[in-house]
Amino acid sequence: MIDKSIQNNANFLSHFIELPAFTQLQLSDIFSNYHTFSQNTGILSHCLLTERWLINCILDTDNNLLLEWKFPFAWQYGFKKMQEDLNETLINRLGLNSISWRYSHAIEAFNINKSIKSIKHILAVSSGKGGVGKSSVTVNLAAALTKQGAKVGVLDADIYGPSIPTMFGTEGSKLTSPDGQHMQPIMAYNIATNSIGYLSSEQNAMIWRGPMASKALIQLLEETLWPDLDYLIIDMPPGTGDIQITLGQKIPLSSSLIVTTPQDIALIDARKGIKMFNDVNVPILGIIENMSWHICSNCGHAESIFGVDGAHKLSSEFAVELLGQIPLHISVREDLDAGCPTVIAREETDVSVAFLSLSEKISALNYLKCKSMTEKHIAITQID
Ligand SMILES: Nc1ncnc2c1ncn2[C@@H]1O[C@H](COP(=O)(O)OP(=O)(O)OP(=O)(O)O)[C@@H](O)[C@H]1O
Repeated sequence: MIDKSIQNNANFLSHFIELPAFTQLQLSDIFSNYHTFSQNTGILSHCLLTERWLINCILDTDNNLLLEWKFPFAWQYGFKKMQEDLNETLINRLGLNSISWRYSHAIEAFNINKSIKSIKHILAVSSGKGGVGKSSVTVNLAAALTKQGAKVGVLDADIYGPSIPTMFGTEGSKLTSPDGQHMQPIMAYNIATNSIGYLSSEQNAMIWRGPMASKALIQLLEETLWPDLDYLIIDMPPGTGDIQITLGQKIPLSSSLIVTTPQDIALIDARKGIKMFNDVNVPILGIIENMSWHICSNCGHAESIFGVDGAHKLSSEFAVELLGQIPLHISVREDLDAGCPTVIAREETDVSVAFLSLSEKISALNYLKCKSMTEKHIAITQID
């Protein structure tokens, strides 16, 4: 049965490619039913053809098909998975000889801030409670987005314990200033970083409170000479106080991501964080559950030591997306202590795959959310 949306996709395809009608329908059917976010809504599958990310689709006389895509977000890893998942099905169902898959992206910016024009999207990583793995998620997510082909920066705004320099192996680096006013970021694994930890000792940072801390953090953001970045990820101070509210309101965030563990005590604080961001209209993209299960480094056995389904429940309670679940594994801690995120240090492991899937989902959903907010804003402005 070919439903109406598939028919629409096929009509769309027929505008710019010369393919037999049957082939067009088959293509539409396969892509429309491909649930890229399998355990969730499969939201991206609806857009694969309708959003015009497929820019070229050519069948030659020897039955070789070219599929050329251009995405407005970083999706190299998701694309590779889609290719692996669908290549054989397409060849068999369409009777093809071969398929050439071509990927490119041009990451779209929506909310350009005048003072930091070089940054397309600012993503804040927050947690209601300290110690849930916010900084560990930040650095591994940054590394994963870099692997998707994006240009990434990290701002360590965690005044209570700036750990990004240790995790990126840049501890002891000193910031330089070419003009006596701005700071040159410190590069680590092709990621531009700045941290309160490069500026002052941990003891000094700890005494910053309230307005003084928010002001210093905004200065750190605005006075760093960020290179052109697709994503700047901010490791926010943990908690749900004035500093977090001020930062959430003053920084032009594309999305905020809330890290929690499945433990009740962490979920209670994550709940507070979601409410706080909702109250002050900070856009929440979703929740990341860290330490979802423990993987034994000896036998590989997985055990849910902090409980199960916590983040799933939170996600349905607040209708926010569960963006991903990251296992608790000794390699995460060891690699960060050694200054090299697991995504870079051990590419093919379960932990790396979990972070790559997380980054793929974040980049796509961030794009879709920013686009829908921009469209709503334009519609409201037109009514006014
Ligand atoms: N998935 C994981 N597997 C193993 N160890 C982890 C994992 N996530 C975090 N850790 C370890 O837990 C400790 C706390 O993590 P991290 O510093 O990232 O938390 P945080 O939420 O940023 O803390 P704070 O709020 O104090 O800044 C670190 O030693 C880190 O290496």
